[in-house]
Amino acid sequence: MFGRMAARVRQVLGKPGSVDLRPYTKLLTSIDDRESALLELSDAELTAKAAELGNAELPYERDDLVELCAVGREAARRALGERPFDVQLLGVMALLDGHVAEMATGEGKTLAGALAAAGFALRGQRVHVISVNDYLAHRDAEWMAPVYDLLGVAVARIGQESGTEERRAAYAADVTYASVSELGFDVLRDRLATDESALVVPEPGVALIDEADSVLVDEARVPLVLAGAAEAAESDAAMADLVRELRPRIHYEIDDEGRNVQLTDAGIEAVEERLDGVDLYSGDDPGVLPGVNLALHAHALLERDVHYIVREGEVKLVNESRGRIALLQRWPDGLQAAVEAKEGVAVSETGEVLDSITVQALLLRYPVRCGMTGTAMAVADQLREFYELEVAVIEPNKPCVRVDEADRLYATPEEKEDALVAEVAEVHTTGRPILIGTQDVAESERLAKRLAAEGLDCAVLNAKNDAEEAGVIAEAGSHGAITVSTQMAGRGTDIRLGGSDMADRDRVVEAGGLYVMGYGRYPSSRLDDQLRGRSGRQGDPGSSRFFVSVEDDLVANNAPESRGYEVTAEGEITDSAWRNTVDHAQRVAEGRLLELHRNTWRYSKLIDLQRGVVLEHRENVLSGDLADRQLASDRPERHAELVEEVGEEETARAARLVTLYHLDRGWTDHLAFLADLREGIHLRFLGRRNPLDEFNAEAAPAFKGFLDDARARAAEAFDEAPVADGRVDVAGAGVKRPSITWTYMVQEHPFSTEFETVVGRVRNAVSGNR
Ligand SMILES: Nc1ncnc2c1ncn2[C@@H]1O[C@H](COP(=O)(O)OP(=O)(O)OP(=O)(O)O)[C@@H](O)[C@H]1O
Repeated sequence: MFGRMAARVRQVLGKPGSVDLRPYTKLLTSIDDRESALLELSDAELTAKAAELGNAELPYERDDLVELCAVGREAARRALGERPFDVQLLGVMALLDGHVAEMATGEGKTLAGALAAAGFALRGQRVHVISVNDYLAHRDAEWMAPVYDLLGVAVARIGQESGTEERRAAYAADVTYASVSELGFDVLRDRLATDESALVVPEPGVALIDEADSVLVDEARVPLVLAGAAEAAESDAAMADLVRELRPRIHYEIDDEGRNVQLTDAGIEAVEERLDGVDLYSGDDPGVLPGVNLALHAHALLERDVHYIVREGEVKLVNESRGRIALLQRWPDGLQAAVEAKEGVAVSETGEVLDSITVQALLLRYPVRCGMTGTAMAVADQLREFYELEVAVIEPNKPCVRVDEADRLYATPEEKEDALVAEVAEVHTTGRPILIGTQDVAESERLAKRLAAEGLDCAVLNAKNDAEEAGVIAEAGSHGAITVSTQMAGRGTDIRLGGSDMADRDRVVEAGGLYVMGYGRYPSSRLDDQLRGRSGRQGDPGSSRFFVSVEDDLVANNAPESRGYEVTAEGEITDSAWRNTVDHAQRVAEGRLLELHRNTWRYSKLIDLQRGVVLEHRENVLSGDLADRQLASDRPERHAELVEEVGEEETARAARLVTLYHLDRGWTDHLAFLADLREGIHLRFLGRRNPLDEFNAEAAPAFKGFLDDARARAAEAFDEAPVADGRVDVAGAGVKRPSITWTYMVQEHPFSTEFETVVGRVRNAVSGNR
C-alpha cells in the first residue's frame, strides 16, 4: 500500500532534480478541448490562428500556450498525418521554457522540437535548430517543412556544401536547421570579414539543440578551428625515422588514456645522441624539441586505420567516436606534416590558426538555449553548471518494456568475443534482429570479419556517409538483420521492427524484438543507454546486454587494482563484486571526463575574455569609422594627404582594411604565443605548480597593449601604403590575408602535449576571405 503511494508521488513530482511537469500537464485537457474547433478551420485560417500568437512577447501566457499547442498539434496532424502525443506537447512546453527535454528514442523529438521552434519563431525569435551533423539538419528541415508552412513560419537549412549567399538566405529564415560545426565555422569566418556586407551570421537568438547531451557535454570541449594557409610545411622524414627507432616504456611513456606521450630520460639521451649531441632543453635549437614531440605524437599516439587512414597517397582523418572519414580535414599544422612524414606520403600545405571557438562558447552566445535528448538526467549537473539548463524528464508515450540484462563478464577480450559471437549465432537462428555497438571503427571491422568467418553476415556502419548509414540503420530491425556500429549518437534514425516499412513486424515481435549487444561498456553510462535505447521504442519488445572483459581499456585503466576471480570453463566471471568494479571503472572514467571538461573551460576563460575585447573592437572598426578617426589622429598629415589624393571614402576604406588586418594578424600571433606558452608550461612546470595559474599569470600581461600595438602597426602601414589608379594599394602596405582558409574540429586537452588527437571532421576549404 505504502509502496504504491510512494510510486504515485514520484510519478506526480517527476524525477528528483528534474523540472516539475505539473504546470504543463494541467494544460493538456484545455489543449484537447480546442481540438474540435480547430478541425473545422481551413488551412489558411489555421495559419492565421498561428499568426495571432505573434501579438505578444515571450514567455507564453497560459492561454496562448494552450492555443500554440493546439494549433501546432492540428498543423502536424494535417501536414504529416501524425497527431502529436500528449508527451510530445509536454516536450514542446518544456523547450519553450528553456529546458532540456529528456525523451526516449522514437518518442518523436523531431516533431516536438519543430513545434517549439515554431513557437519561438511566432514570437519573433530567430531560432537555430542545432543537430550533430548535416544529414540530420537536412532531413529534419525537409521533414518538418510542411508543418512550418501551415504555421506560417519560414524554415531553411545550412549544409557543408552551402555557398555564402545560400547561408545568408538560410539565416534570414525564422528557423534555421544546421549542424553545430557549420554554425561555428560561419561564426569564425565572420570574424575575418573586412566589410559589413560580407557578414553572414545574424545576432544569435534561440538555440534548440538536438542530441543535447552529445553536443553540450561530449563535444563541449571541442574547439572549432579556422586556419589559414601560410608556407608549405617541410617534411621531416628524418625525424619520423628517428622516432621509429624509439621503444615504448624505455624511450617514451604514454599516459593511461593514450592522450600524452613523453620522452623518458633514456629517450632524451637517445634522441640527443642521434642528433649529434644537440641539447633538447637548452633552447639553443628551438625548433628541434617541438619537432621531436610532433614526430613522437604521430608515431606513438596516432594509429593508422584507427585515427586516420591512408588513401590515394593522402592521410585522411577518421572521427574516432563516430567512425566517419572526413573529406578535407587535417590536424593542426605540424602534426599533419608529422603524420605525413611517418607514412611517407607527400606533405600537404600547412597553415596557422586564425581563430577558434569551443562548442560550449558557441552555444553560450545564444541568450536562449534549450534542447532534447534521450539521455539528459545523467548529465543534469553539468548542464546546470555549464549552461544553466534544467532537465525535464518526459515519460514515454507507451511504457518501455525492454529488458536490460546484466552484463556478461569475461577474463580476456578473446573470451568475451567468443561468447558474443556464440550468442549472435544462437540468437540469429531465431531471426531476431541484432544490433552490436562497438567502441571504434577498428573494433567494428574486426568483429565484422570474425562474424563473416562464422557465416554471420552483417552490415557495418563505419566510414560511409551519414545518409547511407541512415538507410542501413533504418533496416536494422528487419528479420534476421545483424548490424555493427560505433556510438549511436547522431545516427538519428528510428529502428522499426520488421524493417523500415514494418512489413515483417509481427514475425520480429514474435522473435522478441531488437536485441542490442554492447561489445564492451562505453566511457559513460549515458553512451551505454544511448545504445540500449535503440531497442524498445514506443513500447516495442526488446532486450539489451553488454559483454565486458576485465582487460577492456575502460576497466583496466580506471579500476586497475587486480583482484582474483573465478571463471567458468568459457572464461566467464560470475563473481558479482567484479560487476561493481566495472560500474566503478565507468564512474571513474566519467569523473575524469568531467574534470577534463572543467579544466578546458577554466583554461579557455581568459582567452575568451581577451577574444571578446578584440572582437568588440573589431566590430567597431567594421561597422563604423573608428579606424579612419584613429588614423586621422595618429597620422594627421598622411591622412590629409590621402584624402586629397583619393578622397575620403577610399581613405576610410584603406584605414579600415589596414586596421582590421593588424588586429587579425595580432590575434593570430597571440594565439600562437598562447599555444607555445601552454606547451612550455607543460614541460617546465609539470607536477610542480598549478599550470592554469601559471598560464594565466603569463597570458594576461602578454595581452596588455594588444589594441595599442595593432593600432601602431596600422599607422605604420598607412604611412607606407602606395597609391595607384586613385586607390590605396593596401596589399602594397603589407596587408596579406590568407589566400585559403579551412576549418576543422580538434579534441583539445590543455597542458598536454603540443597537439591533441584530432577528432576532426570534414570541412570545406574556402578560398579568399570566405
Ligand atoms: N505523434 C506521432 N504519431 C505517430 N508517429 C509519430 C508521432 N511523432 C513522431 N512519430 C514518428 O515516430 C518516429 C520517430 O520520430 P523521431 O525520429 O523524431 O524520434 P526521436 O525521438 O527523435 O528518436 P531518436 O532518439 O532516434 O532521434 C518517426 O518515424 C515519426 O514519424
